[in-house]
Amino acid sequence: MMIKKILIVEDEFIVAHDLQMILSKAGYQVVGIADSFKNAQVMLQSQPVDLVFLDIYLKGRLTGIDLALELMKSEIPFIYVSANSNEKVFEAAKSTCPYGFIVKPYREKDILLSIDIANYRKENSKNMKLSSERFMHDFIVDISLKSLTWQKKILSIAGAFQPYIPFDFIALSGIAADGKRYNEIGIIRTNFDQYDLFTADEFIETSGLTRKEYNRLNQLVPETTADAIYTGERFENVKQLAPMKNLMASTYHLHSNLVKTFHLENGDHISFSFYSRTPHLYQPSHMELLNFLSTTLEKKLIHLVEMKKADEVQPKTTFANLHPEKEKVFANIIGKSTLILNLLDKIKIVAPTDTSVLITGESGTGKEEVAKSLHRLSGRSQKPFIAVNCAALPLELIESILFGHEKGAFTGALETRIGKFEEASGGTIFLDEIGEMPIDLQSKLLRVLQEKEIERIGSNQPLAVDLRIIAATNLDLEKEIAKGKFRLDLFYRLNVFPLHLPPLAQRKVDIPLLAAHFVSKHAKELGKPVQEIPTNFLNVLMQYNWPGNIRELEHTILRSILLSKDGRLAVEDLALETKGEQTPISTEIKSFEDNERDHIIRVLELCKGKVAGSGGAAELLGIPATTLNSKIKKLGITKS
Ligand SMILES: Nc1ncnc2c1ncn2[C@@H]1O[C@H](COP(=O)(O)OP(=O)(O)OP(=O)(O)O)[C@@H](O)[C@H]1O
Repeated sequence: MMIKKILIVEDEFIVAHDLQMILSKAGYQVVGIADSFKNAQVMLQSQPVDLVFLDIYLKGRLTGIDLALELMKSEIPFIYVSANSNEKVFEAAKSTCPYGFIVKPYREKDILLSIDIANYRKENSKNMKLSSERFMHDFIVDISLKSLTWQKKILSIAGAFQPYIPFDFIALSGIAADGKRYNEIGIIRTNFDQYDLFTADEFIETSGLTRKEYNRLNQLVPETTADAIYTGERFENVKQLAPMKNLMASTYHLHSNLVKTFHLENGDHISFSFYSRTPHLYQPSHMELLNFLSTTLEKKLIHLVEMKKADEVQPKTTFANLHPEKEKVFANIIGKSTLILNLLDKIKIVAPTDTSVLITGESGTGKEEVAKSLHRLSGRSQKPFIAVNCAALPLELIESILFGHEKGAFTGALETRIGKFEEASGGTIFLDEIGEMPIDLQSKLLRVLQEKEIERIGSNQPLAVDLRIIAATNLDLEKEIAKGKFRLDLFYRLNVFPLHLPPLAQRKVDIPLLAAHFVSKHAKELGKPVQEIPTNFLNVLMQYNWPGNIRELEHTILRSILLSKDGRLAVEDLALETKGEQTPISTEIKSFEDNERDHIIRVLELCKGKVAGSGGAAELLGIPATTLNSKIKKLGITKS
């Protein structure tokens, strides 16, 4: 549905009326002007609103950002219209995912353009919602037909939910028709598409409780099973009421929770309690997806319950690689740091849609690899993937290379040439270094995005093209806009689904995996077998700052293999300046638990998985092997 009814929330009378005039003249219906959070709330309750123009500073204590949080919950799109504010306020506003941001003084066309973009984004999120519903429905039906154990089935379903309803932990509980409670089950994420399933007994061991204490807590007040979302203060409150929730939250450092109960035909009730370490994560859209799937899930869960009843043996703890075929799609993206897993989840969501994606990140962080994965996971995978580096093309040729030209269009155009856009027809075009695209070409690119048509140079015949555009940049485009080098409208159009690649220095936990990957890749290619990566070699790699990111790591390893003698990698060949260099303080904010997990994994990797005994990880860490084992279990570390 297109945007029609607009609410203006603005405390400056003149600005509000100016906005109202612009909108009314363009045919939109302004349903009201509110000058405070409270007034806006009243107006929002009394009528449907498709879009809100929102000032940040309003009358009263509460700001536009507070209202934005409410609008997010009700899924009403909003665009900030604000004077240049300080960076902190700007960052807070950005975190509320606005549909646009207009800085005062604005021009009429900025306002109208922002509505066009909002329409596009609205349409896009509707398509995304439909595709997630379709995918999850088909997945649940498919998995129920496969001959797998109930544990594998439930883990597969949980894994499939991850991109749409992100979670770090799921507690599954059930009450049978006769009032008897099922044995609880927990599911925890340990890697991309890798989850551990454990029983109450195993949870008791991890949490350090006795069985008696656990039963007492469980009896006291059962886990709240009414459908609900608990974030922020609500989560803190419910933890006081439900001791089980409190225990889970403290054991796994969880900060938000969504509960959905399914009512089976046989009278049983099964609750899925999704938990996340990210505060304020769960939104009504997550619940909507579960509501949409409830009929399908209720039918399929009956079979799972029956399978489980027939097999009351202890479930096996780990199921790795639930979807090996999907793993293959990401085989080019090595890493299992939280930052990378979150990125892969996002790729999985956006890949099957036709949405344009803007990939940002420093040079050599893997932007092109991400673009290739997006293509491979899309319906266009059998069609071309054309990569164009906008910075590498000569200025005078860039237009003709992209759009093609007719014979005789300019001196030297001896014959008709099709451009990259036509070449990519049916598939994906990857525009690398988009920030370097000349400004006059940017408007032509906007036309490709909006109208899906191009014109060859020398022709005035528009040609329809069916392609997906993925762009990447290592520049800060917002700064380029301020300098007048990048078009704001193109930025908003491209930035519908941003993906950010962290620099390698922020995910050093991935270095051992990446190093192993590049050693095996290049040793084979060069025909120079390498026996192992020595610990001191890995240590130097871990200490270095990696300004050139993964590309630099790959080249460093390649050079070391070339210089290696008798299959031995030597620190001396690394030639990396780590002396006196401080390991940079990672800007990735990690929980204590994540840090502990990363540290243990690193030590285990150094000890080749050996836990106890001389040279084992426990010795290196200076703790008893039993303590380390229980930490490994608690933190969900698996051998892989
Ligand atoms: N996560 C990863 N796992 C394995 N290899 C990777 C990963 N990320 C990047 N690489 C490799 O590192 C090199 C650089 O990656 P890529 O070209 O995708 O970076 P980029 O961000 O597009 O760089 P630029 O901005 O300079 O174009 C490539 O050889 C790529 O295969």
